[in-house]
Amino acid sequence: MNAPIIRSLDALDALTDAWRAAGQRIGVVPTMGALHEGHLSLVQRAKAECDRVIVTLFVNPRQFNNPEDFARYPRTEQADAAILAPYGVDALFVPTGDEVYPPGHATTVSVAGVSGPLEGAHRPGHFDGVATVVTILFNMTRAERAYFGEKDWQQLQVVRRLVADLHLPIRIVPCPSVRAGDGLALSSRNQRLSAKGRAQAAALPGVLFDLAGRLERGATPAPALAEARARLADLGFAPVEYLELRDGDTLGDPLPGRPARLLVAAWLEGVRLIDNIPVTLPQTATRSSLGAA
Ligand SMILES: Nc1ncnc2c1ncn2[C@@H]1O[C@H](COP(=O)(O)OP(=O)(O)OP(=O)(O)O)[C@@H](O)[C@H]1O
Ligand SMILES: CC(C)(CO)[C@@H](O)C(=O)[O-]
Ligand code: BAL
Repeated sequence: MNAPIIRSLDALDALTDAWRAAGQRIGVVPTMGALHEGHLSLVQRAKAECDRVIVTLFVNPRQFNNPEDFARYPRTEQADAAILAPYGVDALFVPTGDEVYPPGHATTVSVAGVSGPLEGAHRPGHFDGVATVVTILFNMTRAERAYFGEKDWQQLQVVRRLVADLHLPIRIVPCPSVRAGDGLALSSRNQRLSAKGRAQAAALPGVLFDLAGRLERGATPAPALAEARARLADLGFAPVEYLELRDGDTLGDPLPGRPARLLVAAWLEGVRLIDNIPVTLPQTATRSSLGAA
């Protein structure tokens, strides 16, 4: 059965007030729509852990640094409602822009540090937009748990920092990246690739997994990363915005003995693809060997 589509906060409050009065745990899955199996994995996890699940669908203008990207972002509300039908979602919250940002809205939530590099450097203002809308959506839904995909690794770390720093009463649940059979992480923006581009795109996770293997076997990060960037360029990715080895939590320099992450953003056919995977660095890695990463 299709979940009820709720567009106003008043209507959402009427539902959630009743759920809370009945002592039910509410989970929220924030999305921008154009739903695929990646989103559905978050929904399934939320259903397994919560009594009530709200999926939010809002293409947040404040997190788009590029107006063309905002204009071209897929908007497929009817298809999204249909794809969710078998999953027993309790509400599909599709607020209007004015509902989220009422006239006169003047507040921005900004998370320092972890928002700075990588996505933050290449999409100025992006994480302020994400942190602001996520805070608003948490407050609107008053959910106890929120589900986020590891595909957007830096976003996940920004949201964790935000929740910890503001003592927000919500638990962030990270969910593993869902990949297509050829390894490409599912993403709404993938729909914009041609069939040829879509086939080429699988090289991105290929290079990432290869590189992780080399680093885990003791390759020195700086030259291995440079080589992998050049390989991506040879494979037709242009530009390769970043391919970096970072600390998994802070996104700062990788440190010996701490979980590290490889993160990439690269363009193909005018589509910006991102991905990331964990790397277990050898015990012998030193700060100076990693510092050059
Ligand atoms: N392949 C995936 N596996 C797991 N979670 C995912 C995947 N793709 C998206 N998500 C998660 O779904 C949530 C909503 O993401 P969003 O609506 O931006 O979809 P998207 O596919 O990431 O789109 P985009 O093209 O903007 O990257 C986020 O928490 C995101 O990390
Ligand atoms: C978390 C989110 C829904 C906020 O707009 C968005 O950044 C996304 O879809 O990952
Ligand atoms: N998937 C993260 C949201 C964005 O790219 O704007």
